[in-house]
Amino acid sequence: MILDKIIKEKEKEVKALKKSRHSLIEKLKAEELTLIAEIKKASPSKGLIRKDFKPVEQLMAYQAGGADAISVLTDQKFFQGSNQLLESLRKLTELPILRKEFIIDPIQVYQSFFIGADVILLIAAVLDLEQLKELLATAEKLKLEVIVEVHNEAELDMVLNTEAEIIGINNRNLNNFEVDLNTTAKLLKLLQEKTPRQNYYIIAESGIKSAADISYLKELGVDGVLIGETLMKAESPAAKIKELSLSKGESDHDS
Ligand SMILES: O=P(O)(O)OC[C@@H](O)[C@@H](O)c1c[nH]c2ccccc12
Repeated sequence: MILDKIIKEKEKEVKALKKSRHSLIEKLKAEELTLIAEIKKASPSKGLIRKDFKPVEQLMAYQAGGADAISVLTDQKFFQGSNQLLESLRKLTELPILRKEFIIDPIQVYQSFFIGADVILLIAAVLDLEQLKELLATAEKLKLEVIVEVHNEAELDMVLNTEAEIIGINNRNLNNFEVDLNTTAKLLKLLQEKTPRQNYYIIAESGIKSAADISYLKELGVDGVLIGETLMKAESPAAKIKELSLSKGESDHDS
Protein backbone atom coordinates (compact mmCIF):
# COMPACT_ATOMS: atom_id res chain seq x y z
CA MET A 1 0.00 0.00 0.00
CA ILE A 2 1.53 3.29 -1.09
CA LEU A 3 -0.23 5.24 1.65
CA ASP A 4 1.33 3.04 4.32
CA LYS A 5 4.71 3.62 2.76
CA ILE A 6 4.25 7.37 2.65
CA ILE A 7 3.12 7.53 6.24
CA LYS A 8 6.07 5.41 7.39
CA GLU A 9 8.40 7.95 5.79
CA LYS A 10 6.41 10.85 7.23
CA GLU A 11 6.69 9.40 10.71
CA LYS A 12 10.48 9.50 10.38
CA GLU A 13 10.40 13.05 9.05
CA VAL A 14 8.12 14.20 11.83
CA LYS A 15 10.35 12.60 14.42
CA ALA A 16 13.36 14.43 13.01
CA LEU A 17 11.42 17.67 13.00
CA LYS A 18 10.64 17.29 16.69
CA LYS A 19 14.19 16.63 17.78
CA SER A 20 16.23 19.46 19.25
CA ARG A 21 18.95 19.82 16.70
CA HIS A 22 21.50 21.75 18.68
CA SER A 23 21.48 21.01 22.37
CA LEU A 24 22.54 23.52 24.99
CA ILE A 25 22.33 20.83 27.65
CA GLU A 26 24.97 18.80 25.82
CA LYS A 27 27.26 21.84 26.02
CA LEU A 28 26.49 22.33 29.70
CA LYS A 29 27.41 18.70 30.30
CA ALA A 30 30.61 18.84 28.30
CA GLU A 31 32.09 22.23 29.13
CA GLU A 32 33.58 23.43 32.37
CA LEU A 33 31.90 26.78 31.81
CA THR A 34 29.46 27.23 28.95
CA LEU A 35 29.44 30.61 27.24
CA ILE A 36 26.24 31.88 25.70
CA ALA A 37 27.14 34.95 23.66
CA GLU A 38 24.33 37.36 22.94
CA ILE A 39 23.47 39.32 19.83
CA LYS A 40 21.67 42.44 21.01
CA LYS A 41 21.51 45.72 19.14
CA ALA A 42 19.74 47.81 21.77
CA SER A 43 18.03 47.52 25.12
CA PRO A 44 15.65 49.62 27.21
CA SER A 45 18.33 50.16 29.84
CA LYS A 46 21.22 51.03 27.50
CA GLY A 47 19.54 52.37 24.39
CA LEU A 48 21.52 51.64 21.26
CA ILE A 49 24.36 49.31 22.26
CA ARG A 50 26.02 48.98 18.88
CA LYS A 51 25.65 51.58 16.15
CA ASP A 52 27.35 49.64 13.36
CA PHE A 53 25.33 46.53 14.18
CA LYS A 54 26.55 43.64 12.01
CA PRO A 55 24.92 40.49 13.33
CA VAL A 56 26.57 38.08 10.89
CA GLU A 57 30.04 39.39 11.71
CA GLN A 58 29.14 39.25 15.38
CA LEU A 59 28.09 35.62 15.04
CA MET A 60 31.30 34.72 13.20
CA ALA A 61 33.41 36.45 15.84
CA TYR A 62 31.59 34.59 18.61
CA GLN A 63 32.22 31.31 16.83
CA ALA A 64 35.86 32.15 16.27
CA GLY A 65 36.21 33.08 19.93
CA GLY A 66 34.78 29.75 20.99
CA ALA A 67 31.26 30.58 22.19
CA ASP A 68 29.20 27.49 23.00
CA ALA A 69 25.81 28.95 22.14
CA ILE A 70 24.29 32.11 20.73
CA SER A 71 21.49 34.19 22.22
CA VAL A 72 19.45 36.30 19.83
CA LEU A 73 17.05 39.02 20.93
CA THR A 74 13.94 38.85 18.77
CA ASP A 75 11.89 41.60 20.41
CA GLN A 76 11.61 44.44 17.95
CA LYS A 77 10.17 47.34 19.86
CA PHE A 78 12.51 47.45 22.85
CA PHE A 79 15.61 45.56 21.67
CA GLN A 80 15.58 46.19 17.91
CA GLY A 81 15.79 42.49 17.21
CA SER A 82 13.62 40.36 14.94
CA ASN A 83 12.53 36.85 14.17
CA GLN A 84 14.02 37.19 10.69
CA LEU A 85 17.38 37.87 12.29
CA LEU A 86 17.23 34.63 14.23
CA GLU A 87 16.11 32.73 11.15
CA SER A 88 18.96 34.07 9.08
CA LEU A 89 21.60 33.35 11.74
CA ARG A 90 20.18 29.84 12.12
CA LYS A 91 21.34 29.06 8.60
CA LEU A 92 24.89 30.13 9.40
CA THR A 93 25.72 28.20 12.54
CA GLU A 94 25.55 24.80 14.15
CA LEU A 95 25.68 26.29 17.63
CA PRO A 96 22.55 26.12 19.78
CA ILE A 97 20.49 29.29 19.49
CA LEU A 98 18.60 30.75 22.43
CA ARG A 99 15.63 32.87 21.47
CA LYS A 100 15.52 35.84 23.78
CA GLU A 101 11.90 36.85 23.87
CA PHE A 102 9.23 37.73 26.36
CA ILE A 103 7.12 34.60 26.13
CA ILE A 104 3.67 34.73 27.66
CA ASP A 105 1.67 32.36 25.46
CA PRO A 106 2.24 28.86 24.03
CA ILE A 107 1.89 30.16 20.51
CA GLN A 108 5.23 31.94 20.95
CA VAL A 109 6.81 28.63 21.89
CA TYR A 110 5.65 27.12 18.58
CA GLN A 111 6.89 30.21 16.80
CA SER A 112 10.29 29.81 18.46
CA PHE A 113 10.50 26.28 17.13
CA PHE A 114 9.59 27.26 13.60
CA ILE A 115 12.03 30.13 13.34
CA GLY A 116 14.81 27.73 14.32
CA ALA A 117 15.49 28.27 18.00
CA ASP A 118 16.82 25.36 20.05
CA VAL A 119 16.36 27.00 23.42
CA ILE A 120 13.83 29.46 24.75
CA LEU A 121 13.87 31.76 27.72
CA LEU A 122 10.95 31.81 30.13
CA ILE A 123 11.03 34.78 32.47
CA ALA A 124 9.50 33.84 35.83
CA ALA A 125 8.90 37.50 36.68
CA VAL A 126 6.21 37.80 34.02
CA LEU A 127 4.50 34.40 34.52
CA ASP A 128 2.43 32.67 37.14
CA LEU A 129 2.98 29.02 38.05
CA GLU A 130 0.21 27.73 35.82
CA GLN A 131 1.49 29.64 32.78
CA LEU A 132 5.05 28.55 33.44
CA LYS A 133 4.00 24.91 33.62
CA GLU A 134 1.99 25.17 30.44
CA LEU A 135 4.85 26.82 28.56
CA LEU A 136 7.33 24.22 29.85
CA ALA A 137 5.01 21.43 28.71
CA THR A 138 4.69 22.99 25.27
CA ALA A 139 8.45 23.31 24.95
CA GLU A 140 8.89 19.72 26.09
CA LYS A 141 6.51 18.54 23.38
CA LEU A 142 8.60 20.33 20.77
CA LYS A 143 11.91 19.18 22.34
CA LEU A 144 12.92 22.77 22.85
CA GLU A 145 15.23 23.32 25.78
CA VAL A 146 14.28 25.99 28.29
CA ILE A 147 16.13 28.41 30.50
CA VAL A 148 13.82 29.62 33.24
CA GLU A 149 15.02 32.99 34.42
CA VAL A 150 14.75 34.11 38.03
CA HIS A 151 15.81 37.25 39.82
CA ASN A 152 14.58 36.75 43.39
CA GLU A 153 13.54 34.18 45.97
CA ALA A 154 9.82 34.22 45.14
CA GLU A 155 10.57 33.47 41.50
CA LEU A 156 12.99 30.73 42.49
CA ASP A 157 10.30 29.15 44.69
CA MET A 158 7.92 29.10 41.77
CA VAL A 159 10.47 27.47 39.49
CA LEU A 160 11.22 24.78 42.07
CA ASN A 161 7.60 23.71 41.68
CA THR A 162 8.21 22.81 38.05
CA GLU A 163 10.31 20.38 36.05
CA ALA A 164 12.69 23.10 34.86
CA GLU A 165 16.22 21.85 34.21
CA ILE A 166 18.14 25.01 33.45
CA ILE A 167 17.84 28.01 35.74
CA GLY A 168 19.10 31.37 34.59
CA ILE A 169 19.89 33.76 37.39
CA ASN A 170 19.50 37.29 36.09
CA ASN A 171 21.76 39.71 37.89
CA ARG A 172 19.76 42.54 36.38
CA ASN A 173 16.53 43.60 38.01
CA LEU A 174 14.20 43.99 35.01
CA ASN A 175 12.18 46.66 36.82
CA ASN A 176 14.91 49.12 37.68
CA PHE A 177 17.79 47.68 35.57
CA GLU A 178 20.15 47.56 38.53
CA VAL A 179 22.86 44.94 38.15
CA ASP A 180 24.43 43.04 41.02
CA LEU A 181 26.47 39.86 40.51
CA ASN A 182 25.76 38.93 44.13
CA THR A 183 22.26 38.00 42.98
CA THR A 184 23.80 34.82 41.60
CA ALA A 185 25.55 34.05 44.90
CA LYS A 186 22.41 34.74 46.91
CA LEU A 187 20.06 32.65 44.80
CA LEU A 188 22.52 29.77 44.44
CA LYS A 189 22.73 29.57 48.21
CA LEU A 190 18.94 29.61 48.53
CA LEU A 191 18.69 26.91 45.89
CA GLN A 192 21.01 24.66 47.87
CA GLU A 193 19.02 25.26 51.04
CA LYS A 194 15.66 24.70 49.44
CA THR A 195 16.11 21.53 47.47
CA PRO A 196 18.08 18.33 47.66
CA ARG A 197 17.77 18.11 43.89
CA GLN A 198 21.24 18.47 42.39
CA ASN A 199 20.56 18.18 38.71
CA TYR A 200 19.98 21.79 37.82
CA TYR A 201 22.14 23.65 35.38
CA ILE A 202 22.76 27.20 36.47
CA ILE A 203 23.50 30.08 34.14
CA ALA A 204 24.53 33.48 35.43
CA GLU A 205 23.07 36.25 33.27
CA SER A 206 23.78 39.95 32.77
CA GLY A 207 26.34 42.46 33.92
CA ILE A 208 29.38 40.24 33.31
CA LYS A 209 32.29 42.43 32.27
CA SER A 210 35.67 41.06 33.29
CA ALA A 211 37.83 38.01 33.85
CA ALA A 212 37.43 38.70 37.57
CA ASP A 213 33.64 38.45 37.20
CA ILE A 214 34.05 35.14 35.42
CA SER A 215 36.31 33.65 38.05
CA TYR A 216 33.96 34.84 40.78
CA LEU A 217 31.02 33.13 39.07
CA LYS A 218 33.06 30.01 38.36
CA GLU A 219 33.94 29.77 42.02
CA LEU A 220 30.28 30.01 42.94
CA GLY A 221 29.79 26.93 40.81
CA VAL A 222 27.69 28.16 37.90
CA ASP A 223 27.58 25.99 34.79
CA GLY A 224 27.34 28.79 32.29
CA VAL A 225 27.34 32.51 31.68
CA LEU A 226 25.27 34.67 29.38
CA ILE A 227 27.06 37.77 28.15
CA GLY A 228 25.63 40.48 25.91
CA GLU A 229 26.73 44.06 26.21
CA THR A 230 30.38 43.40 27.03
CA LEU A 231 30.75 41.37 23.83
CA MET A 232 28.56 43.68 21.73
CA LYS A 233 30.67 46.69 22.67
CA ALA A 234 34.01 44.98 22.18
CA GLU A 235 35.96 46.01 19.12
CA SER A 236 36.98 42.38 18.71
CA PRO A 237 34.43 40.09 20.34
CA ALA A 238 36.66 37.06 19.76
CA ALA A 239 39.56 38.76 21.53
CA LYS A 240 37.21 39.80 24.33
CA ILE A 241 36.13 36.20 24.84
CA LYS A 242 39.81 35.24 25.15
CA GLU A 243 40.46 38.12 27.51
CA LEU A 244 37.66 36.87 29.74
CA SER A 245 39.59 33.56 29.74
CA LEU A 246 36.64 31.77 28.28
CA SER A 247 38.40 30.51 25.21
CA LYS A 248 38.81 26.78 24.83
CA GLY A 249 42.12 25.32 25.90
CA GLU A 250 43.43 28.56 27.34
CA SER A 251 41.92 28.44 30.78
CA ASP A 252 45.04 27.07 32.43
CA HIS A 253 47.28 29.80 31.06
CA ASP A 254 45.86 32.82 32.77
CA SER A 255 44.52 31.66 36.08
O1 LIG B 1 24.06 42.61 28.19
P1 LIG B 1 24.31 41.86 29.46
O2 LIG B 1 24.30 42.71 30.67
O3 LIG B 1 25.55 41.01 29.36
O4 LIG B 1 23.06 40.85 29.64
C1 LIG B 1 22.79 39.79 28.73
C2 LIG B 1 21.46 39.12 29.07
O5 LIG B 1 21.56 38.52 30.32
C3 LIG B 1 20.31 40.14 29.04
O6 LIG B 1 20.20 40.61 27.75
C4 LIG B 1 18.98 39.54 29.48
C5 LIG B 1 18.78 38.66 30.48
N1 LIG B 1 17.49 38.34 30.61
C6 LIG B 1 16.80 39.02 29.69
C7 LIG B 1 15.44 39.04 29.41
C8 LIG B 1 15.00 39.79 28.38
C9 LIG B 1 15.87 40.58 27.62
C10 LIG B 1 17.23 40.59 27.89
C11 LIG B 1 17.70 39.80 28.92
